[in-house]
Order: sequence, then structure tokens, then C-alpha cells
Amino acid sequence: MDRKFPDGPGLLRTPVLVTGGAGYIGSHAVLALRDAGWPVAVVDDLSTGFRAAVAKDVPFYEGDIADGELLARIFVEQEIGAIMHFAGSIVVPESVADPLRYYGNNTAKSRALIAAAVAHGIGHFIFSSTAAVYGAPDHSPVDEETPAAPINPYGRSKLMTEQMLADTAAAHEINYGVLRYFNVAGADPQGRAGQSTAGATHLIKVACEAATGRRDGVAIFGTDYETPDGTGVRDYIHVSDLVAAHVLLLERLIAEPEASLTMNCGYGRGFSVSEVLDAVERVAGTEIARRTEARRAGDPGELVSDPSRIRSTLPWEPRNDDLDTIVRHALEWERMRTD
Ligand SMILES: NC(=O)c1ccc[n+]([C@@H]2O[C@H](COP(=O)([O-])OP(=O)(O)OC[C@H]3O[C@@H](n4cnc5c(N)ncnc54)[C@H](O)[C@@H]3O)[C@@H](O)[C@H]2O)c1
Ligand SMILES: O=c1ccn([C@@H]2O[C@H](COP(=O)(O)OP(=O)(O)O[C@H]3O[C@H](CO)[C@H](O)[C@H](O)[C@H]3O)[C@@H](O)[C@H]2O)c(=O)[nH]1
Repeated sequence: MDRKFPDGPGLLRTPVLVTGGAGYIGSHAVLALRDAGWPVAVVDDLSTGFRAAVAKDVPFYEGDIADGELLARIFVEQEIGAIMHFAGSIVVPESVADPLRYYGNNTAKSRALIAAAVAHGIGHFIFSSTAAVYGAPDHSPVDEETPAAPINPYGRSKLMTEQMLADTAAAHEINYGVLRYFNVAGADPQGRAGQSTAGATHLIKVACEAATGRRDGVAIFGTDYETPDGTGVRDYIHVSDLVAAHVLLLERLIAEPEASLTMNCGYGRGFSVSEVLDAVERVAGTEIARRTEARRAGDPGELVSDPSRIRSTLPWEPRNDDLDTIVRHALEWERMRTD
């Protein structure tokens, strides 16, 4: 069997390099790509990821996305034709405290990766961007025409990479897809992957750790927002639906090599912090101690996607657009933890 044409002639499944494939979202992307028959290789420096998150039979390269020699070797050895770029640093307050680290790891190293891709004729590039590029918009939901106005170094470091990709695609034989994720949560429904991040800060993860006794409780950062119950509202998207969108986007980029796309990735509805905690209590069947704290610096009150573009562009049918399902999968993963 030709590994690029597992179903016979038709869709060319070019081998895909997944950067950050040992991380939370990247490890789910590896599963989704393999489930759909794509050959995959991973590069990850294991700074926040875990070797065990990547199956043993996936070619794994431990190293940095800015290591040109390593990338050249991977591109040749694995006959890479597309890149899904998840590797990066992701904690907003950390980006405020150490901005140069974020501009280094997210912007400068993405530049090195993009340069290597161009030099080796890689045709397609998908980039993990973030709703943080919108900053604190004065309206909700936000569509992609909303001016990008990030309010922290993390968002700016990501926006610069988006801009580099646009300029690069205009000048070279490469097209790209940018997905601006809203709040990613949950775990593989089959229990093959989940979020293992040490010292996680994401609400659903933190709440599940509290529900399973790994934390004392949950701090609610701000109860005085202009939202129905005063707590922050976000658009939580199941990680498996998110990575499914990546696979569809890849097919699209290959089918239309002249077109590049920037799209929100969310469901288009928001839940407040209190509603999320209610859901975790409901699903876990246990109470979570809640304490109120001041607003977290840089947090917008409400950030919800307008998903019209992705819904009209890709044949994307989310399967887990349900808060309790997202929480249930996150909780199941949490309960399987042995560390
Ligand atoms: N988790 C979210 O809610 C969310 C929201 C929006 C965007 N994103 C973006 O999605 C991507 C993945 O996020 P995640 O939640 O899976 O984070 P994660 O920390 O679990 O995964 C990142 C992975 O990249 C690796 N990595 C970091 N720097 C590297 C480098 N220089 N070279 C090689 N590997 C490196 C890490 O070891 C880790 O395995 C990030 O780019 C992040 O900005 C995440
Ligand atoms: O312990 C916690 C954690 C969070 N929150 C609140 O819960 C909501 C969600 O917070 P998260 O930390 O889970 O997520 P953010 O919305 O801050 O940020 C996430 O989504 C952003 C895009 O919206 C970026 O992509 C970023 O990388 C990613 O962490 C916010 O109102 C936050 O104030 C709490 O009250 N207590």
C-alpha cells in the first residue's frame, strides 16, 4: 500500500509534521490525523509536553522548532508535505512577566520554522492562533473582521506569526490556515489522550483537578463583569472537535493551494465561570469550594466566537458541542491520572 494513498488514488495524504505533538492539543491532532489515515511525525522539545503522549510507532524527534538542521532531516526522512504548528508557550500572565520569552518561542522560532518550510518547499502550513488576538473586544460574538488588538504579549506574539504567514504566502509557494482557538477543553472521548499540563491554569482543567481532590477548590477571578452573573464568559470548544477542524482544513489547503484561510474555532456560545463550575459539580457529583478573587489582569469579560466562517467554509460537524460532555471527558482523563 502507498502510505500517501491509503485509500487508493484520490486525496493525497502527504506526511504531516506536527510541532508540539507531545502537548495537549498536538497529541489530539496526531490521533485525529492518524485516524483519518495521514502519515504523521512529531517534533517537540518536551518543555511542557510528554513523550508518553505520542504513540511509540509515530516518528518522534525531540528538539526545537528553530533547529534548522533537525527540521531539514525530518523533512527529508519523513517526506513532509505539510506542517501543523502547535508548539509554543501559552500562559498569558507568564507572557506579561517574561515577554521576550514569548516573542522568542512563539514569534522568532515560528519564523525559523516558516523559513525552513519555505526553503524545503513544504506546501501547506496550519497555525494554532488564539482568540487572544482580539484582546478585549467591545462586542460579542467576534468574527474574523473584528480588528485584531491583543492586550498582552502572548496575543501579540501569535498575531505577529499570523502576519508573517500572510506575507510569506504572498511571496512563496505555500498556503496557510490560521485557526484562532477559543477556550479549548475536554479530552479524547476514547480516553487515548487528555491534558496533562503541570500547573495548569485553564478553568475546566483546574475545576476537574479540584473535583478529584488535587486542589482545595477554585478561585473565581472577578464577579463584577458585565455578564449575566458577573463572572467571565468564554466559548469552550472540545479538543476533539478542534483537531477535527484541522484535518478538514488540511484537506482544503491541499485541494486549493492558492487559498489561505483565517478562521475562528469555537461553537459560538458562551458559558460563565459559575456555569462551568456548576457543570463540573453536576458531572462529578461533588461540590467544589469556590472563593472569589480579584479580576485577573488582562481578562476580557466575555469572549465568544462568531463561527460563521468556519461553518460555511469547512464541512465541520462538531460532535461534542455540549458543556457537560466536555467536562465529562476532561474528568474521565483526570480520574485516569496516575502521577
Ligand atoms: N489550550 C488552549 O486553550 C489554547 C487556546 C488558544 C491557542 N492555543 C495554542 O495551541 C497550541 C498548543 O497548546 P497546548 O494547550 O496544547 O499547549 P501545550 O503546552 O500542552 O503544548 C505545547 C507543546 O509544544 C512544545 N514546545 C513548546 N515550545 C517548543 C519549541 N520551541 N520546540 C519544540 N517544541 C516546543 C511543548 O513541549 C508542548 O508539548 C499553542 O500554540 C497555543 O498557543 C491553545
Ligand atoms: O482558576 C481559574 C481559571 C480561570 N478563571 C476564569 O475562567 C475564564 C477562562 O479562563 P482560562 O484561564 O481557562 O482561559 P482564558 O480565557 O484566560 O485563556 C484561554 O483562551 C485564550 C483565548 O480565549 C487564550 O488562547 C489562552 O491561551 C487560553 O489560556 C476566565 O474568565 C478566567 O478569569 C477563573 O475564574 N478561575
